[in-house]
Formats: sequence, structure tokens, C-alpha cells
Amino acid sequence: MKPGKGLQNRGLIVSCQALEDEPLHGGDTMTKMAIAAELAGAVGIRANGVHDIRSIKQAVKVPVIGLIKRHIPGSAIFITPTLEEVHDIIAAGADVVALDVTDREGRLDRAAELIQAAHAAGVSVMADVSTFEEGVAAAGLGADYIGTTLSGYTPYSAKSESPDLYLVRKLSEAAKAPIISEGRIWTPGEAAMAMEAGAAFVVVGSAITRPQLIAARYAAAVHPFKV
Ligand SMILES: CC(=O)N[C@H](C=O)[C@@H](O)[C@H](O)[C@H](O)COP(=O)(O)O
Repeated sequence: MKPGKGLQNRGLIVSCQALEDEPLHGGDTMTKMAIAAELAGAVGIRANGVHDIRSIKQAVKVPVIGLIKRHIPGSAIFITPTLEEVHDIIAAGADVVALDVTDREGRLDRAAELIQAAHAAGVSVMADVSTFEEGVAAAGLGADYIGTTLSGYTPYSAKSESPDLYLVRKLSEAAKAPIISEGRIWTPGEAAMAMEAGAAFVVVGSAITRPQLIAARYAAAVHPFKV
């Protein structure tokens, strides 16, 4: 079955995530962040965990990309690692399921099953990849959106402090699915450059919703002037 739900308009997606060890974790804080993002013109929200996905779905009209981060001992795959999380994300009401589609631990072979499970429920899939080859493979497996989320976070992908716009450009020229530029976008200028490079969507997370990281940049900037 072709997924009925998904992202409607090109543009900004705000990632509203706070893990257990982060100061903004818990309660309705991420839901309030999502409401603020929608007011600002975001066309989608990316959220982690059943609680936040469900709460954000009730609070905003724009589509929600859901993921569940879970660390399984002995595995490096932590973004929606198994079919169980796919079902939980769908049950929580997400419009799009985000999952790791990297070439590790036989994941490319198993990803088809997870993608099909989402599609069978009428839900779209965002493949979080780290390289060009993974992006092309993910599109071939039927992923509806290809995100550069994991570029810089697998041992074999390019490390950088900046967004991987080279990957965005290469994928947008080759992959048969819309490209989502995600990871290390800190300024509106970088977001615009990602769209210029061919992205259909830009996900911004930390620069909007992780105040401890935002404030740290200011603290570092003024540090040399301290007496
Ligand atoms: C690598 C990984 O675990 N990325 C996670 C994926 O959901 C999030 O922690 C990031 O915040 C998200 O990708 C947005 O990126 P940035 O926060 O850089 O704008």
C-alpha cells in the first residue's frame, strides 16, 4: 500500500527532542517547542519517543516525524532499531517513521521489512543515512524521504562541524526521493544553502531546541574576555 500520510509542503522541520539526560526532558516541554515551531512556520516536527509524539500530534496540525532512540547492547544502531519501535511510533500517531538505514550490521537487508511495515499502516518513512550509497539504497528500498541525519555519526562517514551539503547535493541529483538535510544546521543561512543544494526539507534541532548547546556557544565566545 502506498503511504497516505506524509510531509505536504517543502520547508523547515524543527526537531524537538530532549533525551533523559538533557535539561528539557519530560513533561510538555517539547510539545511547547513544537507549538512555537509551528507558529514560526515550520512545515513539520521531528520528535522522539511515544510520549512526545502523541502529545505533539495533539497540539500541532503539521505532520510529525516520529522516531524512538533506543540503545541495544552490542549494536550501534539506535534510531528506531527494531520493528517493535516502528509499531510503537505508528500507534503514537506519527505521519512519518524515521529509521536508521545505514550499511551496518546487516541493516540494509532488514530495513525493507521495517519500511514495508510502515507502508502497510499507511505511514511514510524517512531513512536516516550517512553516505551517498546508503541514500541511493534507501530510496531503492522504498523510503519516501532520505535524510542526511547520520552523516558524521557513522565511523566511515565524513566528519565535520558543518552540515553535509555535499551529500545533500549529490543525493538530490541522484536519489529518487525528496532529500531532507539534517544535522549541524546552526544558522538561517545554512538552512537556505541546504535548500539551494537541492533539499526539499531542512531539519533544525539543537540550534532551536537545545538551549544548553545554544548557550554554550555564547559562553565559549565570551570566554576569552573573562578576567
Ligand atoms: C545523530 C543523532 O543522533 N541525531 C538525532 C536524530 O534524531 C538528533 O539528536 C539531532 O538533534 C537531529 O538529527 C537534528 O540535528 P541537529 O541537532 O544537529 O540540528
